Amino acid sequence: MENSGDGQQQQQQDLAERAYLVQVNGYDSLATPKDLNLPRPLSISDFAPAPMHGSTLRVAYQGVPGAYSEAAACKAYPECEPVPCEQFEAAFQAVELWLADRAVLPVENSLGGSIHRNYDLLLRHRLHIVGEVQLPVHHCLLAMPGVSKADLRRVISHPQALAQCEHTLTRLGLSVAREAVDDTAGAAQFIAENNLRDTAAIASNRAAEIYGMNILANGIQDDAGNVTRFVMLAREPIIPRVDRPFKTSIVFAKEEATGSLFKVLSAFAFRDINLTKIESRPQRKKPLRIVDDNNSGKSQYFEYLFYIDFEASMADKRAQNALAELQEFTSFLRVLGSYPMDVTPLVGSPPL
Ligand SMILES: O=C(O)C(=O)C[C@]1(C(=O)O)C=C[C@@H](O)C=C1
Repeated sequence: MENSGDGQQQQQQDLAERAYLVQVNGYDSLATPKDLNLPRPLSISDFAPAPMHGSTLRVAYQGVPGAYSEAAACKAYPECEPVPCEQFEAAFQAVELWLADRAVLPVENSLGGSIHRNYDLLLRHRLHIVGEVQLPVHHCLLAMPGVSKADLRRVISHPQALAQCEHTLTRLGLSVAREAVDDTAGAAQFIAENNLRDTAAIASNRAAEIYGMNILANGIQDDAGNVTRFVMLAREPIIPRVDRPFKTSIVFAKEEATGSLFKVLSAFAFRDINLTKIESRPQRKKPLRIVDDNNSGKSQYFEYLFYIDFEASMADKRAQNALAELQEFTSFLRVLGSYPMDVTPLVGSPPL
């Protein structure tokens, strides 16, 4: 390809054009933009959805190596380069600023329910959901080598992990202080770096390997089938398809009229579209509504945003019609993404 006649002709033409540009700019020798230290002009490939960094997809996640979010990134994109970030906000920004191609975000857990803060983040940013991953989460109790359960005065971890192991910790006789930190693997790293001999971390067995810690107890989540669902985010939406199971996530504010939520839900029910999730969050900008009440003066209501996941692709006519109908009963509606469902069986997945 490189030495084809067409290629050579193109190269000569490029050189001639560059020589011309150099002349009109007042330079007397043939120079390339690199020689002149000029900024490289943007080309169409700079706007390609991904990947930006050679052929490796860079996936931003919150935490340090060994975090479950890193495992979720690798499950979704086995060849990716995971990019650790201090906060979720930083993971979003890494994608927005083209430092990463995707971000991975935990949104719900089979024991703890929805991760509300992350729903709020989805709305605050303009990224699109392009995939989902369900990850079996198998927690371990990690401590420095030589430390036993009797030495422990404190257990630290991500708040979700602490909540997922609450009863098991008590059953293990660990009625010690529990402290929340940014991520599970970060807890292990902190203990290892400071050689803390009275503190244990709840984290993955991969974190134990990375930070040279012992596993005092394995599988300490309160439910053996503990699963966290993550969504993958990108700058551009993917093109929805109908040849495989798709899910669509939306967020809306309903009209104030009586029965509008019922009407929204029936737009899906009448078209046989299954809803897999509905979540409400108070609207930050106008949390309260004050209305006249004929009987007792004024009443106050919270105002909500509703998040819905439904089992249909935006390429499916039924979904398009349902959303067209929804616009009648909503004051705000945004499609967060239409993406392939994670249908991989969870049973038998290796512990993380
Ligand atoms: O701290 C981590 O390792 C994470 O990836 C975060 C997180 C979460 O936010 O839910 C992910 C999976 C588990 O549910 C526990 C913690």
